Amino acid sequence: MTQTKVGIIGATGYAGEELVRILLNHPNVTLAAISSVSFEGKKLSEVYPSLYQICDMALTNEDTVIAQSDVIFASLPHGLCEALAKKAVGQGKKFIDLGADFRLKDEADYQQWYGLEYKEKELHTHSCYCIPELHRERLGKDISIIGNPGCYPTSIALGMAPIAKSGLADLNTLVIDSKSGVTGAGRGLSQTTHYPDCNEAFSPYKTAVHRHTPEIEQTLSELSGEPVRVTFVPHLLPVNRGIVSTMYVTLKEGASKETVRALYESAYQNEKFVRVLPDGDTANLKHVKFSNYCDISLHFDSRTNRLIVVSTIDNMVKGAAGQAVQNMNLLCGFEEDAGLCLVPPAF
Ligand SMILES: NC(=O)C1=CN([C@@H]2O[C@H](COP(=O)(O)OP(=O)(O)OC[C@H]3O[C@@H](n4cnc5c(N)ncnc54)[C@H](OP(=O)(O)O)[C@@H]3O)[C@@H](O)[C@H]2O)C=CC1
Ligand SMILES: CC(=O)N[C@@H](CCC(=O)OP(=O)(O)O)C(=O)O
Repeated sequence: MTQTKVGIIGATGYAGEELVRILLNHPNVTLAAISSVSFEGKKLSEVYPSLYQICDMALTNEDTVIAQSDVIFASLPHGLCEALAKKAVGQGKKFIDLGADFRLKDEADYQQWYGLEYKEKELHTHSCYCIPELHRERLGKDISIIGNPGCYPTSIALGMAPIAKSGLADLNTLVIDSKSGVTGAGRGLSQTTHYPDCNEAFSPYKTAVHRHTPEIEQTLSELSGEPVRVTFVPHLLPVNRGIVSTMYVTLKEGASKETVRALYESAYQNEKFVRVLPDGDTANLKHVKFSNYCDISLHFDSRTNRLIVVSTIDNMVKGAAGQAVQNMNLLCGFEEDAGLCLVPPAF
């Protein structure tokens, strides 16, 4: 079988390196080229010694990655991907952006939350925001660019989708309390991710002003068919990987514990990567680390008539590189789980 050539722009970042880890074991693809600005000419294994004798490929530049690959993953800071996607699509390639440049439908949201504009508006008509379990039918033949979802929004959308679609909860009462491991902040050094600052510390940040808010609201509004506004509070958790999102929403009349559980079980019964846990269990980030799974547990506060959903993912896998590979699999017609059968270690 012919192998599809894939390349990574920004392979030296955390999400880029995670893509390498997954793509090296993918049955349908060959890693053709990887790039970096700061480390161009060096081997990737010099930047990440865990890859010594596994991926000693030299880092090249963006244009070489585009020229040598059929599918290009870009894992870069926001604002750089429209220009790269234009070049890639112009050469007949497919482009998957792990950042936010193709996530938001409404340019006004991108302007407000990212302070940037869409310079290549036409490109957005060939792009698609895709959480595979919710949007895979969007990936028609006209789609050549994927806006890979953000890490927090992935955990939240999967955790809320069945109840949001059902109309059995008042989504405008939704409060989302999320915690992310420190790899979520990327490889660059900062005061908040400096070891003495984040170790043994725990605190919210960007309370109710995080840039993932419009992405979360976009998905929940589409699912429910009405405008949704949520309160979203992320926290920095002093672990390397993992996201726990705990979501609190008021149920409407007629939404019993049994009805809601049935909704979730039915929505995800054929979804390999979403596990609805049995009644009484609680989702834990330890059980999804290094894997593409999203675990969901359901809890009911009968005194306040609130549903509490806990959703956990590995921010680097289902929250970034794993979901990007799942999207490539759909775009290229591979088995959806190809390269993604990663069993989470028990400890
Ligand atoms: N970390 C996570 O959990 C998640 C990350 N993402 C997204 O993935 C993308 C990458 O994030 P992450 O890996 O965490 O970030 P990192 O900071 O770890 O890596 C950033 C990468 O971008 C490259 N880069 C930085 N500035 C430029 C520039 N001006 N031009 C070209 N390349 C540049 C760096 O390469 P070099 O310095 O070698 O040139 C590096 O490879 C972001 O869009 C992020 O939003 C999405 C979901 C989750
Ligand atoms: C812990 C931490 O800092 N997390 C990052 C979000 C993760 C991410 O990379 O999101 P994007 O893909 O939208 O950039 C943050 O809060 O900015």
